[in-house]
Amino acid sequence: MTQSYDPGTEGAKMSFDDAMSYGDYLSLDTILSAQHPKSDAHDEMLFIIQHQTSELWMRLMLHELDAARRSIAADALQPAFKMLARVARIMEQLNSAWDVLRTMTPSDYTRFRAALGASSGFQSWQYRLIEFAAGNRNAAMLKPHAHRSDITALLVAELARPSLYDEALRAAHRAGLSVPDEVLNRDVGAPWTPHDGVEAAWRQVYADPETYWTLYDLAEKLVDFEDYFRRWRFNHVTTVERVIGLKRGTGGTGGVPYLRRMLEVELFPELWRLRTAL
Ligand code: HEM
Ligand SMILES: N[C@@H](CC(=O)c1ccccc1NC=O)C(=O)O
Repeated sequence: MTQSYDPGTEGAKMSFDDAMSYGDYLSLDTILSAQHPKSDAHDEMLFIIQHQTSELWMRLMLHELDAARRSIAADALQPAFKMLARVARIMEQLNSAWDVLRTMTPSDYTRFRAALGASSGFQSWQYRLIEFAAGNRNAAMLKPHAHRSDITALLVAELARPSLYDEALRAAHRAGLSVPDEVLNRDVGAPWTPHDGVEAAWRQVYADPETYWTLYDLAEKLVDFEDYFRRWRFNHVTTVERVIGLKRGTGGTGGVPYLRRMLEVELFPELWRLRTAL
């Protein structure tokens, strides 16, 4: 029945000698020939594809975050909310992906870990760009990219732009909140330092959501973002402990202790602190 059925008889296009096909449009030859295991360990393919798919989702996140930030800067908050909602879904995707990687045991990983050399997710420039874009700015993280002037230029350009949080606070100021001048005029390339005046501004929003509904919505979108981000860090450190215990990382950090320290990073500290004071 289905074996002898030819969808071509109903009009399905079956010849692509002179037309763009699915594989052409998606550059599948490039993507599907980009897996180069360095060992004969069965699980190395899983490891490579897990990271490649994560990097693809990060590429989309950067695309959405960039557009969301531009919309916020132009006071077009509704389109920004739509993009930030998508970013949250992408992060859910990244968080769920750990379930696949968790099927790799320490015994499996040990078979190819040495082949990774000094390479590590620590050198993921897209991850660093996402952190910088959100507002977690640490110029020390530029160093592993010094050998790539093109990537260093991207990261340096990001540090010169106001972060997502900077733009949110500028928009909040334009909408009538009193955001301190020293925050509005800060050196945007520097790490964020928590400010009581910013907490007071957000507290005003949460104390009266009806009056500040759009800013309330914006603040909750940022909290969502950080919530998902924290879950990603937690899933990562837990998977790492499960797979390599307390061994040092290939990237040279202490491994789990370094990643635990990163769990303390706060992207939007005032949005969390105001909750205690409300
Ligand atoms: C078995 C799986 C994994 C292990 C054992 C592992 C291990 C580690 C370790 C030990 C570090 C600390 C840096 C170092 O010294 O190497 C690190 C950092 C990192 N890893 Fe992984 N990782 C794994 C999977 C992943 C996956 C799937 C991703 C997704 C892209 C990823 C992305 C990152 C990133 C972005 C960092 C830098 C984090 C930061 O600086 O805050 N890792 N990883
Ligand atoms: N840092 C890991 C190695 C590792 O996980 C890794 C190596 C190359 C490319 C991506 C990696 N993923 C996350 O760090 C380790 O110490 O085993």
